[in-house]
Amino acid sequence: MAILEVENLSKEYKGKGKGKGNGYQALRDISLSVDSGEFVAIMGPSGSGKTTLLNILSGIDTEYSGMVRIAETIISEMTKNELALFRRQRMGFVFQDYNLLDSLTLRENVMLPMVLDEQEVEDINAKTDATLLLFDIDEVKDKYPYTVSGGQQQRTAISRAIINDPDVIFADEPTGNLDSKSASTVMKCFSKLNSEQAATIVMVTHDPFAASFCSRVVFIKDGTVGMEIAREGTRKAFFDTILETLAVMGGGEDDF
Ligand SMILES: Nc1ncnc2c1ncn2[C@@H]1O[C@H](COP(=O)(O)OP(=O)(O)OP(=O)(O)O)[C@@H](O)[C@H]1O
Repeated sequence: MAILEVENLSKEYKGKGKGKGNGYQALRDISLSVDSGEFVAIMGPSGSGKTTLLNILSGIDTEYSGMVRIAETIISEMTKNELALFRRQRMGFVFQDYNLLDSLTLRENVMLPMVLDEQEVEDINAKTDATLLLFDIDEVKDKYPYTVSGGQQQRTAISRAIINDPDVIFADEPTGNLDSKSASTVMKCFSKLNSEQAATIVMVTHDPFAASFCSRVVFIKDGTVGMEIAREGTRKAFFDTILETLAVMGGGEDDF
């Protein structure tokens, strides 16, 4: 069953110049569906509309036409307040620059969504500690974000994103600031989350290596879905297929 469904999504950034129709059409008539438990990458050349799409799917941007549904809720019909609550309780977010609060320890950062939700203290402690263990950051849990590595910060951000059992996790270039070893560890965390907990993950990335951990890659070009490929064999084989597809789509890695 599709947990995320998009129908006829279009987005025009209003032009700064004079007259009507002076805007920029960033997305054109996109329809897309993501099944529960899928791990999907969105790739495409710079300026193709990936971040615009992710911002709409995740409820950050509400100025668009078309329908976006998550689970049973049509988020394109929600008020700002309803959407804010829905985002906090039903979505998880992972950003390129981690977005952790420097004044809180890693453990406190992870538990924050449960604290904001006023859940039981015992549940908060148990869930937080289990999640820190799952992603192998329990040994540094009492440190502050600026004193640990980028990979540890990103694993903390992933822990925070899943602590409330969201319907879907949105990740925007989660390996963008990481060296290849940390990127690999972080992608293995996403994979584990997907395979062991059936988490649904939608990730924007330029990185074919990161995308090769997914079950499907959706390629965006000029604001529309250009092509989709599904993983069939090993991660390495999928990595090669992604590279070939990028070449066919007319964008080398330099364009991404
Ligand atoms: N606030 C804005 N106002 C006007 N145009 C915008 C705005 N944000 C993005 N755009 C334009 O919309 C298009 C899509 O931008 P978007 O950031 O979604 O692309 P992207 O695929 O995420 O690019 P990148 O890979 O470089 O991050 C680009 O041409 C961009 O210049």
